[in-house]
Amino acid sequence: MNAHSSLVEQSMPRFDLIVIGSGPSGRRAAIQAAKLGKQVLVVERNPRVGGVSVHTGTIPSKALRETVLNLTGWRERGFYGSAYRVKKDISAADLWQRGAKILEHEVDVLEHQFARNRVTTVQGEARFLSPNRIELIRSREAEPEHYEADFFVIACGTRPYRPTHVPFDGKTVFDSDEILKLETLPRSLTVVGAGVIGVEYATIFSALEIAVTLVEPRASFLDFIDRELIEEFMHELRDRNVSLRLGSEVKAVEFDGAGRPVCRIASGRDVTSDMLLYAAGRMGATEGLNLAAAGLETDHRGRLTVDAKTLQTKVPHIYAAGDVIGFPSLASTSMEQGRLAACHAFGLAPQAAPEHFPYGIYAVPEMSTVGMSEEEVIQRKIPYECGIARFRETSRGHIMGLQSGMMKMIFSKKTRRLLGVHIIGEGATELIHIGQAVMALKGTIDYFMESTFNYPTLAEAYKIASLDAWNRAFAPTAAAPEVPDMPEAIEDAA
Ligand SMILES: Cc1cc2nc3c(=O)[nH]c(=O)nc-3n(C[C@H](O)[C@H](O)[C@H](O)COP(=O)(O)OP(=O)(O)OC[C@H]3O[C@@H](n4cnc5c(N)ncnc54)[C@H](O)[C@@H]3O)c2cc1C
Ligand SMILES: NC(=O)c1ccc[n+]([C@@H]2O[C@H](COP(=O)([O-])OP(=O)(O)OC[C@H]3O[C@@H](n4cnc5c(N)ncnc54)[C@H](O)[C@@H]3O)[C@@H](O)[C@H]2O)c1
Repeated sequence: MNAHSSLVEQSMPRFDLIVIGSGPSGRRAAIQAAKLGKQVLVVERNPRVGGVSVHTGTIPSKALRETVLNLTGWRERGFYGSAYRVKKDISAADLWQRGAKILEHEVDVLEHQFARNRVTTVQGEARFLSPNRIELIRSREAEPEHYEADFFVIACGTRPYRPTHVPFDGKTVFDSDEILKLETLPRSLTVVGAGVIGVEYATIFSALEIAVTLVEPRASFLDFIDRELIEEFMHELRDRNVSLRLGSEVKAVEFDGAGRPVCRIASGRDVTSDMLLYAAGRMGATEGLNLAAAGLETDHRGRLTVDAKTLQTKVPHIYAAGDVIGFPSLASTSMEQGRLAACHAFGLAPQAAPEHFPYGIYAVPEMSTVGMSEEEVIQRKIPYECGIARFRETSRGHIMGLQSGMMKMIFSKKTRRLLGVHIIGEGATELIHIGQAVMALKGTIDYFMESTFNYPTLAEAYKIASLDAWNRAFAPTAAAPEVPDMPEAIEDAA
């Protein structure tokens, strides 16, 4: 080592933890470590913190959904008819206004959170030089800066999968990041890929009365959701003229003579539309990280493998969290992974992540699910019973003018425990947490029979669905008693 390099070594900033990426997992890891009194550096290549979640994913897509539902008057149409509108001519600019304000607020909250917790943030692209050292490139002109740390959390997230046979131009053929820059609204839209992103955007644009075709190569979609819920969902989509083309493999995307994208389907039944959104999954954003220098490699989709409990990669002081480690790839679960990684690194025994986490799909209508689906219960050979409630059976549903919406609950016949809750319709992503809490606390059908719920609420659906299950499987053979007598009746039946 020459004199110059030893000087550089001495002056090189060293942190307890360096986090690469400021999305949900990076942010939680950084704040958790800072709360433990550690010196933390967060490296983010974008000018503003927040990650995919704040800038191109969760928040903008949910802001768009809310804007569409509000401006179209969607939620009020049950009462005022399908012609009801809050704003008549909705432009692309109308759609992004609300999102821009929300984004500002979200970034502001994050920046403040980092500052308050004394987390150092720096803008630039991080790249490993060795297992304990990164290089930071702020711009092409700037000299690279070097930083060292005892621990690292790779929280670099993902980017859209963009195969070469798709002519992305950001004008008529978009990926799911670019769609947020849409300048005009199309009359027709093809969405390729019926994953969560495809389904959310397809139904949001369909609520704007854009003719949507959803193309999916597999014979089914959203396979992790209970099939009865998906059937209900498909029924609603058909009612709205969303064309669902399952089992349709996309061979190529080309332009016709008028410059409209044509989706060439293997079966020969092509789809032409004004615009096309390609949403066939995402890739780990690991290509620029020079992971080989850290002793790491990725799978074919750029993802890292970690120990599921500790979030450590095969290099023990380097952790990875969030979408870069794959399923479930949610902002919610990413945050928890970041926290667990930081706790493990600094010797704080973290509680294991709860067995059940909810999944919320913000389509129109929204869906949410926690625990086992009916298919899973059957596969595991658990004796079970289901209860169903329709939102239109609840007083709150009447007041809101709801014409659809359903909750399905699954109980073990042996232990009476709640095994799964599956909801489609207004408020599904909020309502699910009641089921999640009962499941986490190992609650049974009795909880729903004995507890008093606010009235009128959509949560009443929990009572109705439980009663439905109880009547089928748990009630004495005599006619089921009135609701207030139910607790004693349950005790007798047990
Ligand atoms: C359209 C869409 C809608 C979604 N909706 C939901 C939803 O409703 N609910 C939900 O729970 N989840 C949703 N998700 C998923 C959610 O956004 C992700 O799970 C979450 O953002 C993953 O967080 P992360 O910590 O992995 O980092 P990300 O949010 O992916 O951020 C990673 C950050 O790392 C930075 N980075 C990458 N490489 C480097 C580098 N070399 N140097 C410096 N910085 C780097 C990137 O610039 C980026 O800012 C959605 C995703 C998409 C795309
Ligand atoms: N509400 C939410 O929580 C939410 C919302 C959006 C995204 N996300 C997360 O973001 C991640 C990425 O979502 P996604 O929808 O891009 O990915 P995905 O992997 O969920 O779905 C991709 C879909 O594209 C299909 N597909 C794959 N290859 C194809 C091809 N060559 N041509 C056509 N279709 C093809 C797949 O069969 C699948 O249905 C998900 O893991 C999800 O968890 C979550």
